[in-house]
Amino acid sequence: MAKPAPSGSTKKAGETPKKATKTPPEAKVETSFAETQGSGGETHQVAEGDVAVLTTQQGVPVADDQNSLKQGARGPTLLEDFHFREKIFHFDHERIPERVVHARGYAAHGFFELTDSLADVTRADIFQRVGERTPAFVRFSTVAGSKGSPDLARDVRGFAVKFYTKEGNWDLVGNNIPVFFIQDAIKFPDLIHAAKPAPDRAFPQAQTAHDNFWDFISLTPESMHMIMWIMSDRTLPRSFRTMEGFGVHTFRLLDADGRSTFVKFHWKPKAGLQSVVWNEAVKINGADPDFHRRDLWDAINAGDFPEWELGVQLFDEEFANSFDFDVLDSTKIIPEEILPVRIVGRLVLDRVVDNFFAETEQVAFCTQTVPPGIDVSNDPLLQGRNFSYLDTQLKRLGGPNFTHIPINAAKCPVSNFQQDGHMAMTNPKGRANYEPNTWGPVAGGPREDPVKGFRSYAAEPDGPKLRIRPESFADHYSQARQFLLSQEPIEQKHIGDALVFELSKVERPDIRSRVVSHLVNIDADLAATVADGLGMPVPEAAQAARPTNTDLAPSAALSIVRNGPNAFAGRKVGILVTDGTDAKLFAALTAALDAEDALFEVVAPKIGGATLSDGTLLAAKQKIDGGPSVLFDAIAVLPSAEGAALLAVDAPAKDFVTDAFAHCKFIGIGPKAEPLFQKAGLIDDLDEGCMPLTGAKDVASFVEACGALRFWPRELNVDLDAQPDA
Ligand code: HEM
Repeated sequence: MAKPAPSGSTKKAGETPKKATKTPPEAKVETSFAETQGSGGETHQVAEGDVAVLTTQQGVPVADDQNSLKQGARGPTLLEDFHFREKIFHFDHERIPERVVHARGYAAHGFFELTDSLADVTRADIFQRVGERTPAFVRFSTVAGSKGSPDLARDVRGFAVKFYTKEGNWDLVGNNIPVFFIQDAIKFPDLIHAAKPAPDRAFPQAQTAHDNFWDFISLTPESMHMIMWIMSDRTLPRSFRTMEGFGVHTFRLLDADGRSTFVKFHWKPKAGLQSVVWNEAVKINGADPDFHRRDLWDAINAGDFPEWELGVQLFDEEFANSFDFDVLDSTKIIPEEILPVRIVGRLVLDRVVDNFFAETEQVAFCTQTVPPGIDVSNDPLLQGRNFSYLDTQLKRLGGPNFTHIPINAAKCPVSNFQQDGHMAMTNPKGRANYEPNTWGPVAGGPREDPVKGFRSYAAEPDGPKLRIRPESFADHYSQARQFLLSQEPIEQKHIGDALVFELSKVERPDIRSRVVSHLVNIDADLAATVADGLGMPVPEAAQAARPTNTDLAPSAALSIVRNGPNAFAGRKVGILVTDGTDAKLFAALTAALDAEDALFEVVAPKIGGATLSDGTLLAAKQKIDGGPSVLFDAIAVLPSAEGAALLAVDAPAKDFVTDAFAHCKFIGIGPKAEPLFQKAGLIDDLDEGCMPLTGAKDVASFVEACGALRFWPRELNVDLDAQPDA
């Protein structure tokens, strides 16, 4: 039997010497328990005062959590040790299956506030009273990667919102892209199999740059519109806070008389659309694979609450029939210029989760979780989703009672006769567990409400039972072209670069060629650029089910650059300092950033910080090789003369400036920084995006310039593909 822990060297917490540098609040450790050392030297922390006593899951207090029960000090562990067995048994079962798609996600709590009533078109309670707030929970995700994959994979982002309305939960399970790859849910398993790692070799992880994906795509022309979106910078968001969200499908709003209005849902970020560039994304994935989740966590904890506007496009059957395409086809949008987005509310995320697993992992969304007043349409992709989510959650969460898990439970009264099953928490009370019954108005339990209850839209049947794709779904290229031509030149270039990158990873030339044959139907210039980038001739155009309509007007709403931020607020400068950095200049810069509600992190050769010119010790957030410039939106380089000489021979310091330059970031250059730029080979290339920082006036111009997303004119000088003779 293990001996009770001897009272060896008892050390009260709080006796540890205080650190010299500032410690973030979450890192402050307060303990009020005594520590003792056991006979084998192990640490025992003993509860006293207000400290909770450790117990088993059955509530039995635990005397020793460091040693299992043994027959003799060196003998075998005994089966009798229920505490040991319970602890290991529970640990063994900690993992549940990860989501089959969207496995990597991050979530936060907040609220939706109605700013414009939709009472004229829907009875949905959430859309009735202006100013009313509805609690919400939002999970952002990537699609293809597994739970541990990096945040900056080139991928669609999930944007799933659960509204806890007074008449039941509403899940708006959207993405950051308003269209999808396929038109019919029966193709979803094929799409996802093709996108995920190949089944024999189990790579590549969280990437579409491989043969299987592009093979499937090349044989699925309906995906071409989506391909333009995923090859654009939309799939490289700077932050969850800076991306749009879309419900994708056409849904229905229903009024009290059952009249239907079609609706498409849009989320518009208050921070403006912002993305990173591909080379930067690749490096962020190494430097901080948690870049997006950290950003959301930090922003909310700092009180900089992310916000989106909810917009709706409302239309009727007649308007729907006015298009050449079908509003039930999820590969199509209705351009905002044709049908403006009406803003009806705002979503604010103001609270991080208490526990990642309990909330973010266990949350379960479903497209058909809709309250009275909202209904689905016949979109065949949506119809399939309505089945798929509940089915997968039955397995993922282990039974039919996942609606009892607090994150999934409605916040309005829930009353029915469903009972039992794994982990049942809310079985009906009393004798009645069926209806109709005659146990009286209270003991008999709940009854139907024909007025308030959910009613489906009374849609007319559409014809004979058929396994067929409607002809109205056959235009695969027109909107792909419209998207491409709606982009600014720099954005079009990025689409071409991304296609060349991805297809260069495809080993089979016939697959590359088949993809380019579709691009010919979208835009001859794009096809020529990509073919040239791949070193192949432009193939014949793919056989098109419908000729491309080249008359669609470009839509400004589709460009990130045109819908970017208008100030630097909420973004971050990496300030590189050394011993001897000019204290006044540093103070002027940080004051200007504070005034702008922008953020900064101090990067220094040592994590202990740097001693500024006035003798103050400035704590560093990052050591130079752990805080590369890809983690920041702009950089300021403020070394002393001696510091600059040291940085000039330091590889991470040189990368700090060359990467920022290559990624078209604004660069503030302190008066003594020249040797670093010299050694990094940039001194002759410095442009208007590289701004001298000498005093308050320069600082103001620098912070103002940073308000733009990037200094794009530089890209032509830093990209081999863009050189005229390349
Ligand atoms: C417009 C097309 C689609 C969009 C916008 C979309 C969006 C999403 C989102 C945002 C999630 C993550 C939910 C979360 O954070 O927990 C998700 C998960 C999932 N989606 Fe989709 N999806 C689409 C198409 C489909 C289709 C066609 C299917 C199947 C027929 C499907 C099946 C699933 C499954 C099985 C999950 C995992 C759910 C879970 O384990 O809880 N999705 N989808």
